[in-house]
Amino acid sequence: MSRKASENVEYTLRSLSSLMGERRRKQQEPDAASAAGECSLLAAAESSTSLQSAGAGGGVGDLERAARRQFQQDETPAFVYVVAVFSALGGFLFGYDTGVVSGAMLLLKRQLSLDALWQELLVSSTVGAAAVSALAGGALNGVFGRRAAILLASALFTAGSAVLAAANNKETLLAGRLVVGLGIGIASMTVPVYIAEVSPPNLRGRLVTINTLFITGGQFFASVVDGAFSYLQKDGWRYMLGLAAIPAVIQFFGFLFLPESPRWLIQKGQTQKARRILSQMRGNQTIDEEYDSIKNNIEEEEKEVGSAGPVICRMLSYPPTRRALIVGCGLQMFQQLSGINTIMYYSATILQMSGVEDDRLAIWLASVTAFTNFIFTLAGVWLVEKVGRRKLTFGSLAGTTVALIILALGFVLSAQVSPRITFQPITPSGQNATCTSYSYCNECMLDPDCGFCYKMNKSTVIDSSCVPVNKASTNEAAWGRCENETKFKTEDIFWAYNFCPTPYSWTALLGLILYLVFFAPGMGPMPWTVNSEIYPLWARSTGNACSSGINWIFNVLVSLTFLHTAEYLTYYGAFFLYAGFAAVGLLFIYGCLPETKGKKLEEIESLFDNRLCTCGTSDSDEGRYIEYIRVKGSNYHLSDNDASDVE
Ligand SMILES: O[C@H]1[C@H](O)[C@@H](O)[C@H](O)[C@@H](O)[C@H]1O
Repeated sequence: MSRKASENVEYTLRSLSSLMGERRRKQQEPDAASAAGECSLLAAAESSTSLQSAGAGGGVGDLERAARRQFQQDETPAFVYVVAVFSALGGFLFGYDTGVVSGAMLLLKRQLSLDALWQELLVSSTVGAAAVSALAGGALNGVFGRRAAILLASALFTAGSAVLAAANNKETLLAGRLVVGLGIGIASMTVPVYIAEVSPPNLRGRLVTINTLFITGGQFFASVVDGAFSYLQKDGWRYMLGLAAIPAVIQFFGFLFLPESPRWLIQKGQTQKARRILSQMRGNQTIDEEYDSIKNNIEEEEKEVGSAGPVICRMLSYPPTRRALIVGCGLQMFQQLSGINTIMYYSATILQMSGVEDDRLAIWLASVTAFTNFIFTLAGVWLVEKVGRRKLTFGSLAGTTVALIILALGFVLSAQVSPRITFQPITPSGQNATCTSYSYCNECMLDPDCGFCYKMNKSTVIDSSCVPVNKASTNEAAWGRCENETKFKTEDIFWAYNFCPTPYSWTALLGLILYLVFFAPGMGPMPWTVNSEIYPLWARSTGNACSSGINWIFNVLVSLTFLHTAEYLTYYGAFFLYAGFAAVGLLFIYGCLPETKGKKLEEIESLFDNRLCTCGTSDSDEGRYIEYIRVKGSNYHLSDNDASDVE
């Protein structure tokens, strides 16, 4: 059946107002309803006859009910899930490669005698490279498509992991970490866009959020691998860093067989191929309406915004995309400013403060932290289509702010009861005497060069001193009673690096757990999910490149400055600062983040027609929606090609 013929048996029911092309009209006659946002339901049914008879016999109500029943029976083909999972392997590699390095570094620094500068270089080079390639990934996506970008990212992951596993010196390691970073940046901006573009609107939030689930899954898996290989003192790091090649190769070969995004293909004029892929992705559901809407949208956009000049300039001079860009970049910035990566990175320290003295146990417990992040991201996958993006992000950040305050208070209490230094050993000649000049443990703990050496009498700290840390291993002191780890442990002497023994450490532990419980379902995934849907097609790659770049830039800034911030402001000062940022983020989300749940990508642009920061003042979306039920006689089949589709 040709497309035109199928339109004859098409029944379209629109209630409240029409959907497509509506945005344009609204601009001329702005109305309050548009500010509140609209929610659409597109229902497609296989058989028109049953519906027509329902319509004839029972009126619109029956027809609606029949269409809805039919719609609910329509199944999303498994293919969409396969595509989403294969793409999300990019998220897994992002999480794995950023997470695994802390454990690998413990072994590497000993084996290759790395000084602090090289350690920092190896950790932050990846994040820096990710920032650069995320920004450059916009052009790559626009010109070569999403599939090519994902293939490139998995090739980079594979090559980088192989170089890291085989490295024999620090320079090669640096090269490997840079290559992996380039892969992370491209994957981080492309995967959410690709998943959003192939998903049906009712599942889009959930499928894109799966990518963040895979990021946190990768971080958790990395922490387990770190724990397991930490027993293999020689070359354990090769396995830790090289293992990433396995999912990277799987993704590369998988994507050789997976399709390009139909939206990108339509934009490039490859309409036949786009229809075929869209049809494959939607199974027994009609694709004509979706196809037409994407195509009309591209044409309208081109008329309105033009296609001359760099995309970023067009985005900035066109108010809806400028506003979307501010919202997208703001969300990514606040995600990082609320301190997630310092929490992840320093969780072992926080756990040690809570009384876990054994280093290895702390590493294993850090994987419990990563697991909490992972499990609660799963809650986000479930919640995103239930409560929507706006409420989920707002609630999550509100809880995160409270958790940060509790965490900071934990450090305040610990500092207040910080043990006094009672024993001042004589500094050997030629050694730095700064550590021995401190009077309290909390001063000692904030100096990265010093550690606290003490004994316990029941629950009281006695005979305590502050001495320089051994640069090669933070598990022991450079000299004195705590110099030899194996020896001092048999003598009931304790060594605390970066923490102080305190009875209030449970408050910090409570704060840490609450932080992850609140952060993971909302603030973790939503910045990625929302960014994948708020830009029109012509601006999508560039918008996501900018916002992902912002995410990586703030990631580097926050994690690199944490220790210095703690030195100047103390630990609790640093966490109060993050709580302050999070509170500003709350105002931003309340004012500026519209609800995108259930909308087609082509409708979302209209949410940014109004002045920025009016979301909180407009009516709630709840209970107001446009329902658009379309019933077709048949789906598009490959044989349906008609000449009008050939361009
Ligand atoms: O969304 C992710 C996730 O929350 C990760 O746990 C975090 O390490 C990343 O920086 C963030 O972008």
